[in-house]
Amino acid sequence: MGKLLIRGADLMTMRDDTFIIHDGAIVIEDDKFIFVGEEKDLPQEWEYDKIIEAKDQVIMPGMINTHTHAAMTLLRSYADDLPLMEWLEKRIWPVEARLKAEDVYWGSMVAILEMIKSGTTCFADMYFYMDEVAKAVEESGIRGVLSHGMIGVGPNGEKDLAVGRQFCKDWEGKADGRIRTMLAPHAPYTCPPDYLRKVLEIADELKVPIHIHLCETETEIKNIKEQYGKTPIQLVDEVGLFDYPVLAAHCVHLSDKDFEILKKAKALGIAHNPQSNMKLASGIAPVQRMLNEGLTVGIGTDGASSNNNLNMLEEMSTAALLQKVGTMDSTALPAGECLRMATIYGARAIGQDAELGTLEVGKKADLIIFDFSKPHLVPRHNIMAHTVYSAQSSDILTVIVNGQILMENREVKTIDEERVLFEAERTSKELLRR
Ligand SMILES: CSC[C@H]1O[C@@H](n2cnc3c(O)ncnc32)[C@H](O)[C@@H]1O
Ligand SMILES: [Zn+2]
Repeated sequence: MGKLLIRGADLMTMRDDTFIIHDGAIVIEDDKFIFVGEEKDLPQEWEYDKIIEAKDQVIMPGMINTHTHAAMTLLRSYADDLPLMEWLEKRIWPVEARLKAEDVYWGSMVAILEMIKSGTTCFADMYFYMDEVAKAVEESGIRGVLSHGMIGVGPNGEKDLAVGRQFCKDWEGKADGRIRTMLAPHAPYTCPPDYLRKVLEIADELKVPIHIHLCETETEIKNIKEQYGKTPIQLVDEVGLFDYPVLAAHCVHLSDKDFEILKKAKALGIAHNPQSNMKLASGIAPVQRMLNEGLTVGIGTDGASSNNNLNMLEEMSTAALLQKVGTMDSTALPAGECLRMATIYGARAIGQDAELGTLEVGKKADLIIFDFSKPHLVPRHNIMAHTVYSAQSSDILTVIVNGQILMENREVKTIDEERVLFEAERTSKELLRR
């Protein structure tokens, strides 16, 4: 691959020193940025294989969805308006028990299509039949941090340990480094301490992080306290979880003591899922306090069955609005901070901030380009606020991952869109009939 030049755009780099660059240019060679700056500073002698003219357009790093169950697109709008445990136990788990590998492939493909079209370039996924998710990531060109979900209670606990371990061995670093892996014990209420200890032994062996649901609902806190006499955070801390890199989804209900534990964790990322937390009426995560206290917080959508889409633009604006109303403080979680959560903080939460999350020379070339010549993006007082509060996914023209153009002028180049929609519809119907 030669050099790709994108010029004429405003850049939101997400770097602390030069957050916004006007009349900017970006040059990509192979999978990396080799120039990010003002167009006037481009080296004169460089020649390009392709030039994208991006006047009236805005470029930012690709968004990182830090918590998904991609194939749950198949269950979109299948079970709505329920609390978490009733939703899981009565509606979702019975159907998931009938899942086949092929379902997960098409469910993940349609999820990836939706994510690319709404500006996500990397997603952290926890589900079943993860070889299929990995294949979908490999073929589509997106980036994924993938993990086999393990349920310690019930008949598959031991098998899940073996499958999760083998998945990491098979896929870590594959697809030109776009696939990274984690181990995923589902939650403290499905993975008791002895089981978690076994997961940590594998994490020790393979040096991969842990992806887990933590402190999502009041019911979870109450049940764990009744069973063990401590909060879920205190429980998993005693098992040694926070001696390992952890990506913790939710963390909605935290005590002061929990905060102290989290602040001491070795490498913790929290995935905040505001729409899922609202829809399941789980509560409002104390995100502004987490950030104030130095915790790393990314944004996630959770699965499409509790959201009901995978749109990170919506998730950013919901995160901002929810913190404001939750704290009764309109200065809480401003737009710039939401953008960081969706990019560089998300990269930190998955342990990849050295490679992802900013437009910066030497980093992996993952970016998205917005068309700002739209009525709802005029006048251009503040491009950060526009991106969080006004932009829509249809404004995203171009998506690049690892230097490869996945979507150009809204045409996804790596996926047969019509086929994926057809197969996802077909497999979801078959799954529900099975
Ligand atoms: C073991 S694979 C993942 C497992 O998690 C379930 N799930 C989806 N959304 C949530 C959520 O918000 N909290 C807890 N568990 C969730 C999914 O259906 C799979 O069974
Ligand atoms: Zn989840």
